[in-house]
Amino acid sequence: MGTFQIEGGHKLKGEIRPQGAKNEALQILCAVLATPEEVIIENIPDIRDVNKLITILGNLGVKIQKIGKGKFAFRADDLHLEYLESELFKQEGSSLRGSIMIVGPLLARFGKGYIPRPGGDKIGRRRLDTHFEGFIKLGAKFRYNKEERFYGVEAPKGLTGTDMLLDQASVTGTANIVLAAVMAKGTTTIYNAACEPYLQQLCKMLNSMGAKIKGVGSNLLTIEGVKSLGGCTHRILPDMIEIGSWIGLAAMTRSEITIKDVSWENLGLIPQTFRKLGIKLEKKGDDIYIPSQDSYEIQGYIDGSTLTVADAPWPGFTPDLLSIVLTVCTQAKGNVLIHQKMFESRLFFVDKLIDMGARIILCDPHRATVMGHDFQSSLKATTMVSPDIRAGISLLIAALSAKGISTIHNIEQIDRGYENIDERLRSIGAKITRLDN
Ligand SMILES: CC(=O)N[C@H]1[C@@H](OP(=O)(O)OP(=O)(O)OC[C@H]2O[C@@H](n3ccc(=O)[nH]c3=O)[C@H](O)[C@@H]2O)O[C@H](CO)[C@@H](O)[C@@H]1O
Ligand SMILES: C=C(OP(=O)(O)O)C(=O)O
Repeated sequence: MGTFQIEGGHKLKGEIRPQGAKNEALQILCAVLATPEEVIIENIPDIRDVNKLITILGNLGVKIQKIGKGKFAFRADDLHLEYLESELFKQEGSSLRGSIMIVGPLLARFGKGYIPRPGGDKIGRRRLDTHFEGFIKLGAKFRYNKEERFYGVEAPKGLTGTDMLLDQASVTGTANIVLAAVMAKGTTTIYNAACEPYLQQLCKMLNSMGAKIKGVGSNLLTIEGVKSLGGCTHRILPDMIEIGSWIGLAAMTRSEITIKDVSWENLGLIPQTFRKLGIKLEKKGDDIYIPSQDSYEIQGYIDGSTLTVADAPWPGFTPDLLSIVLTVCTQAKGNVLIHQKMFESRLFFVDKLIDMGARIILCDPHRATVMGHDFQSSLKATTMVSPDIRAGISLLIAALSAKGISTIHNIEQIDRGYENIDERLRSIGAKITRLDN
């Protein structure tokens, strides 16, 4: 288990550039399997989950060439499909969530796709029904080995387009079904499709490879199947969750920070939600400038009632920023209700914030009320273990704001999604050390 030691209570200052988006990268990397031609991807973040998926692609026979920082060429023209039934794949595939999306393109191109129950954060039940119901609708046969928790789909005669209404707007589920449907015979419509920027980017990439997807950015996708796809060059957007994390960091440490090249038009409700907490954000070109603020006051509703911040499928507020919003509210002026609707176990980390002196009442596994200190009392340094990626970064932000030296164990969770985070934070003045275990 890796560990960070953090000396909190210092103001930070400077510029920080977001990495490429983790969740987009995972979709885009799976899409290289959709063509035997060369695909060049730029702005790939150097993070644990993405590197694990690149290893899986390599073991599957994809030819991979590093061209420069974050820029790789992939060619999936001679795959070793037998790897999919190996013990090695069972280990590697189950270690991250994003690997599930290799099934769609493999099913479309080779008539079969297998996957061990994927990993990712332990933040509650994370079912895969939406993915497999979609594949079955396209004509695939499904099998599940309960003992080994191994999923498979096969369609030796190919896939046929159809109309489907997803039971939920699943992000990776929609990506997986799109990746299969682009090469199905005839037309597929997917209603209640997820439409996060990650998916919009995937659809744009597939269209540049020759796919025919309409409705990109909406929850109704119409896909006219094509026989095959060609190569392309694709650039991954900046990571909106990292951008939200840096906004939270600036507010909690009362720092003046500029977040460079954020792609404002792809941030949805994120700036607006932080502004509701009283945090000042200025749009300067494509940067976000956050001035040093000694206090930020949560805005109530027009009728004076308490603000609720809740997650929802895009264009609603992303669940991946709720832990950070909650943490930032511990030093705000005023009260807020945080409602994490999607995941069942993502709020339990608040115990650590309570230990540090935050005023939080966990109402139930989905809801927490936070009564901010308005910096009248600072959080106290402590020792903690990072339970998941976003709780991990939230605790790191809390530690940077707290008085004294904190220790965070299990930082592999943070490294899953944040590139070289200690060095980048040090470059804006943070006192953070990575301890080798
Ligand atoms: C690798 C990747 O891209 N991971 C993201 C992806 O995970 P992933 O694609 O696994 O998440 P899903 O969108 O499938 O669902 C996430 C959770 O939300 C629930 N749910 C989903 C949709 C809905 O309309 N109602 C609802 O309650 C699901 O039951 C599930 O518990 O999307 C999640 C939701 O944005 C993000 O937290 C993850 O970071
Ligand atoms: C939940 C997340 O990731 P994953 O789906 O990879 O577990 C996340 O990025 O916040």
